[in-house]
Amino acid sequence: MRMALEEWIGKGSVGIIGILLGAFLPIVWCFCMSRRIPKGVPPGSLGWPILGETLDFLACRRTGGVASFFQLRRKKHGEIFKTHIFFCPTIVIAGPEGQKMGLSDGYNSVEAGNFETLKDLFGRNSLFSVTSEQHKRMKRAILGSLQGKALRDRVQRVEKLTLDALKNWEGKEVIVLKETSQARRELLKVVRGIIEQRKRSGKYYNDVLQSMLQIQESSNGLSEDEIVENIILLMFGGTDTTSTAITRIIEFLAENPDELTLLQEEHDRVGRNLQADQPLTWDVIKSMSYTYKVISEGLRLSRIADALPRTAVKDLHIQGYKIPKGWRIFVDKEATEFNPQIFDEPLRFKPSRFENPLPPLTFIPFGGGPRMCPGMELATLQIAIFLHHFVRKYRWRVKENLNELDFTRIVPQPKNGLPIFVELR
Ligand code: HEM
Repeated sequence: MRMALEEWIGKGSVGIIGILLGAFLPIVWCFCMSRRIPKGVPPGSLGWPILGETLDFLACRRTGGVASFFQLRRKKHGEIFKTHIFFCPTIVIAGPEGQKMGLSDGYNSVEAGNFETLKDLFGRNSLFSVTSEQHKRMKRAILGSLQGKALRDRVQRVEKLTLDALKNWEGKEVIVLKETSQARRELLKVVRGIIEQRKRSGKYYNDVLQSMLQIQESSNGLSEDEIVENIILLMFGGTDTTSTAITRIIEFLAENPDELTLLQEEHDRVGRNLQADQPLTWDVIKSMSYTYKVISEGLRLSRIADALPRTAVKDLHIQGYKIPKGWRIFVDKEATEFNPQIFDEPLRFKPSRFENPLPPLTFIPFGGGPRMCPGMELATLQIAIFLHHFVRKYRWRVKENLNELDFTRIVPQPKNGLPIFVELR
């Protein structure tokens, strides 16, 4: 047979055809496997062979972000639909039921989103990349120093850093986003120095690094790599998110003077009850009820994380549809947080909407379930302390607000960084 073939097309060509088939068949096989659509999956399109709808998805990052890609398909197919992005069949789910299924059932139904490039970026030994028991153990170590007493003990340090940063804003034009990110970067340099110094001195400190180092010493400990990669992840996770939230809240307050007045009244009241230069305490911060509504509404409108990725670890079912094991899931958070039936006039900055409790699982700015943001309390505390000093002492004018977000970044941010001019009030 081979002889006959060689005679028919020439000797060398058979080898070349063999190589081509060898290279091509696995691709065809992968393609066929990825296109085998199991029965009962939601409507939607898997797009082009191999690429799926990845190019459309990437193109949307230049315009309206992930949310605009989802919006278009939601209009066509409904709240739950299938697509194919980054070489993986994907189901997009939304609404309280979707958020419950995608986020809250421990590690039994869903796991992390499984993006290889992001794992490389954040570190394969970091909380972002690890799963189930390893994730649980690491998260416990990290949460121990970002919540509760450990956080309460750090209120004054956060306040001092905020006041030092704000001193540099007086009488100047500042690009809010740059300044808020810069403050965090300065903090990172300090942290790096602390690691070195701590290793040498052996002294005890009440912070994340210490709790990680302690867990490292215990039998169930974190390895050196895990500690380093998690510190980097926390730095990354806490930088653009908090600075973007503060920047956007300043923008929303500038556009809504009535809301700003209400916020200033609250902080003037709080300030009158404190002696001059008396530091804020945990209880005082927790009493700033309007501030927390402003923060919630700011986070809702900021769109810091429009969609949360997960992977189905078993076949799942939602609203009569099947999500097959191994398929990726995107919890479309934006669809719920901008749903006019849940948030009337969803594009308006309206902190008062948080006066009454919302239906469960309709507002999850920090995600949910085992992968919920461990920096939630720290971030809220930082923003509250910042707002207290900022709105109480200063007035500001936004120089030019293009109101446009740069969706090419992991956290969408104002394109111009929000330049403002700051003066004493
Ligand atoms: C306004 C500020 C912040 C917002 C809106 C925010 C939001 C989020 C969201 C939505 C997630 C994904 C949750 C999920 O998939 O269910 C997340 C995860 C995470 N965030 Fe934040 N975050 C903020 C601040 C911070 C800070 C200050 C830190 C660190 C100190 C931090 C560290 C992390 C880490 C490490 C994860 C991954 C958690 C895991 O995989 O278990 N974040 N954040």
